[in-house]
Amino acid sequence: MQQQQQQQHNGGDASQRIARISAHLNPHKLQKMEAKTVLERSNCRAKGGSPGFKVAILGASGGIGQPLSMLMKMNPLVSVLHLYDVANTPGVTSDISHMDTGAVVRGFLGPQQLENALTGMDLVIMPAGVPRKPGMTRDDLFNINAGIVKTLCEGIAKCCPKAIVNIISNPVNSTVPIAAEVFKKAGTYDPKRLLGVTMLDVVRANTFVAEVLGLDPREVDVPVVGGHAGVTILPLLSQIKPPCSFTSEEAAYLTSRIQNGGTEVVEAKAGAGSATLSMAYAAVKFADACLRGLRGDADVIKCAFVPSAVTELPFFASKVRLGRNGVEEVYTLGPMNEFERAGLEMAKKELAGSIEKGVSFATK
Ligand SMILES: NC(=O)c1ccc[n+]([C@@H]2O[C@H](COP(=O)([O-])OP(=O)(O)OC[C@H]3O[C@@H](n4cnc5c(N)ncnc54)[C@H](O)[C@@H]3O)[C@@H](O)[C@H]2O)c1
Ligand SMILES: O=C(O)C[C@H](O)C(=O)O
Repeated sequence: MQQQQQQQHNGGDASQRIARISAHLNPHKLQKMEAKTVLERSNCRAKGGSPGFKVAILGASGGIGQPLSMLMKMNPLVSVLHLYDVANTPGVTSDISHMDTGAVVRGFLGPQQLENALTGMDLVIMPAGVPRKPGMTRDDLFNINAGIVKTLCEGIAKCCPKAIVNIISNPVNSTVPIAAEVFKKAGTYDPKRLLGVTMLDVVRANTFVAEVLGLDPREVDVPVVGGHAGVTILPLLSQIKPPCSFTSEEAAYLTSRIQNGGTEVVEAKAGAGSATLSMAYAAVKFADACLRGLRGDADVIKCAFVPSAVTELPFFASKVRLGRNGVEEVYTLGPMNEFERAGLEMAKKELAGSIEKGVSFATK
């Protein structure tokens, strides 16, 4: 009796324990298991596992996905980390699972395992899809990435309709509207839970502005509004913290560098993809803010591309307050100078077309 109790405490006898661990890591075995069993397993903690949130990364084997998965495995707010991709998840999962941090990691490979990957998740981060090559715009990715985002969002609507969704896949200005339409069609749409990740624009803005001002980038906070492509990326330098003023040449230089930061990386990588490491850093900064909001922390404020009423457009990036339900408050743009007001008009014009393109793709 005592021996039986001890075995239960240890998670069953030795052969049961070994079978369970290898099933966790082997997606082919997982494929055969019932969704219910997977959910039950998701809910239990590996020995030493921390209490926290369940996070899925869709596109986990990619250039962004791998460092993002590694950094999320290091995040103390994460208890369960599901890594999904259509390629290479067994290797990435095996590798990351050896890190001695609290989160339990499980890998899921291919569409048959998408539902298991998503069931029970609190936060889904989506960097799935193709990246740019030199000479391409983000909109050139639409034809491939729109379908990928649509399918993954159908899975989210079915398996974790209450999850907070962070969309990284480009073109964000269109993929976020696609996600909204998929959720509306499924009857699960909650505008508070859908966020396009524009954090990299803020990260870049802080870095480039700090360089010009001779400051530590960690002391700088530049709001970046609008969207996530070319002129739709609108840094509000007049609202920088700490307050600083810029000459018109400085403002023009910085705005252009921030708007073209993605292209700068695409060209430097010369055909090998776009920003991955800085994006993984930015995605984790943003995901961590979402989790802190879910935990109930006060005053968690970040910029994101969200369903919005701050302009006449249905989606817009601006500062938002994150809380237990996702986006608790979308802030208005605040006072802008003439240069920024002109930028806003250009941004809105391009954004309107990109949003419409996403909506009509998802509703056709
Ligand atoms: N929002 C941003 O600020 C930002 C920044 C950088 C990159 N991006 C975008 O992120 C996306 C990914 O970039 P990357 O450099 O990681 O690309 P990548 O090609 O290195 O990785 C993409 C991953 O997605 C996977 N994938 C493809 N189809 C899938 C599907 N149906 N389901 C699940 N996974 C699938 C691939 O197998 C691959 O592992 C691109 O669209 C890129 O433009 C956005
Ligand atoms: O530029 C790209 O294509 C990737 C991403 O959107 C970025 O801003 O780095």
